[in-house]
Amino acid sequence: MSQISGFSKLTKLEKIDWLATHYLSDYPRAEAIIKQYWNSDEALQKLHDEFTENTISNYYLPLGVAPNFDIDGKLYAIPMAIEESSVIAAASKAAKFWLDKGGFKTEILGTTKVGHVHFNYSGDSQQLNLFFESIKPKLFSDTASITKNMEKRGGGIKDIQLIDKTEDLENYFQLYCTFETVDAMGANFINSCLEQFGQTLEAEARTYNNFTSEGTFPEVIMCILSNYVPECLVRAEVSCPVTELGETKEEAEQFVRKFSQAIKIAEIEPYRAVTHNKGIMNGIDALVLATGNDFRAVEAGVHAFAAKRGRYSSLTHVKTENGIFRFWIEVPLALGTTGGLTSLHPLVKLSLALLNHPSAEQLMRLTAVAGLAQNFAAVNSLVTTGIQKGHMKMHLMNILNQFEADETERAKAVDHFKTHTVTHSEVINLLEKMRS
Ligand SMILES: CC(C)(COP(=O)([O-])OP(=O)([O-])OC[C@H]1O[C@@H](n2cnc3c(N)ncnc32)[C@H](O)[C@@H]1OP(=O)([O-])[O-])[C@@H](O)C(=O)NCCC(=O)NCCSC(=O)C[C@@](C)(O)CC(=O)[O-]
Ligand SMILES: NC(=O)C1=CN([C@@H]2O[C@H](COP(=O)(O)OP(=O)(O)OC[C@H]3O[C@@H](n4cnc5c(N)ncnc54)[C@H](O)[C@@H]3O)[C@@H](O)[C@H]2O)C=CC1
Repeated sequence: MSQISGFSKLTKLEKIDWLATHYLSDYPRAEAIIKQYWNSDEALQKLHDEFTENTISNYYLPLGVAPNFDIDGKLYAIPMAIEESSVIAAASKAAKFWLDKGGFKTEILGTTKVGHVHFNYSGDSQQLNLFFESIKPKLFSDTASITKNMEKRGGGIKDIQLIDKTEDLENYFQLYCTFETVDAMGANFINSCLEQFGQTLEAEARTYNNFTSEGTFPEVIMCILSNYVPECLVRAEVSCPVTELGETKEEAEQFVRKFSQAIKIAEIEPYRAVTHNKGIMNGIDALVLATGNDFRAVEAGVHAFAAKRGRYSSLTHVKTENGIFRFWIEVPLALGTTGGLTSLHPLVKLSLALLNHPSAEQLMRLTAVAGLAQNFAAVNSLVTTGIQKGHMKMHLMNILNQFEADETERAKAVDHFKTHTVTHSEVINLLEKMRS
């Protein structure tokens, strides 16, 4: 293992050569494997190389599709980039299930995004209030060149407030700023505005008489958007008469009872809520990735939202009233259909085309539905067959590939597991029997 200075300045081939020599010398065909994943189209490969830094190769994830989603009366085939077996099958099954029951209905509850100028100030807070009110118009006018085009689209800065946080942290204040970024996720737009606010705040403070005489000035610590966006919120729902949820009245009622209890458990038990929400994120992340959005931002914001009452809880909820079963999700999603990778990555462009070029709001709706559908499928399995039956059926190919099963062995295994439950050890036993 070696240190290196100037790695970033090496060419791609030099980087690979250095890694092969210093880290992968015992790894057979390391260089060949890295190159095997290069795209033969040089321009396309260069595009991918330039998405990030120190690129040596491409990392594939499968891109699949879950068809039959009726969302607000329109049919969608949802693109999903995900490596985990049974996720796309589960989403597809849930979509098909709700297709003849009215489909999914969605509602945008807000699109406001948030950012802060975090700063220190040790003087009189009344003075700071007066100062803030006096410079507020300048905070807007100094960002006019940044916000001009966004305002033409109907977006821009919504509000700026001064918040005193000194009860939580000595000398800590913030400018709490809200934004509308239309079809962009908005991180770069918001950060540009915030950095200008920070500069204006410090520059104006230097000439503000009351600070000059007291000798206390605000000191900007940092300017950054927040990925916690509880007011950029979307709701998705399915509903149907209870009687449609089983072959008989008893079966339907038992399903609703067990399903509802499973959701209530996730509402009050954080251990369960984390797994429950992981299942929801199976659907959300897969669509977020397929559409070139920032899944780290979405993940961080969603989990903070799930803990907003001080205890981590379920993102989905259920209610049965007057014989009608309702199941819904409310989830914060700051997504973009312009900017970022959305107009660069050919498969992202294709995924957006598949969804008929949605606006950011439309993509929020579709993504919430992907999460809700995924959760419905997982909890449906959990309270009926158990998760392993369906999941392991899909995972079978991975286990067979792991043990390098040939075509005949694969066909026999698929046939065998039509009537047996797949487990890792059962697959090994079967392969051993076939091979002995
Ligand atoms: C796996 C299924 C769907 C099987 O379910 P099944 O009833 O055996 O499926 P089926 O063969 O009867 O087919 C019914 C439909 O399911 C879909 N489907 C079925 N098979 C495929 C396939 N190969 N490829 C694509 N789609 C498939 C497809 O829509 C198909 O309709 P069709 O296309 O025939 O008209 C079901 O058991 C299920 O939904 N299981 C849940 C799986 C799941 O949630 N997986 C996520 C991984 S586990 C996890 O990470 C999260 C978790 C579970 O811990 C979260 C939590 O705890 O809440
Ligand atoms: N904490 C975080 O989440 C951070 C995320 N990022 C990254 O920032 C990127 C997203 O930033 P963005 O500002 O969204 O992307 P971006 O920098 O590519 O900007 C999008 C731009 O598109 C233009 N635009 C054209 N048509 C528009 C329309 N209809 N609506 C809105 N804008 C339109 C606007 O000028 C807008 O500023 C992502 O790649 C993300 O990973 C960057 C810093 C921090």
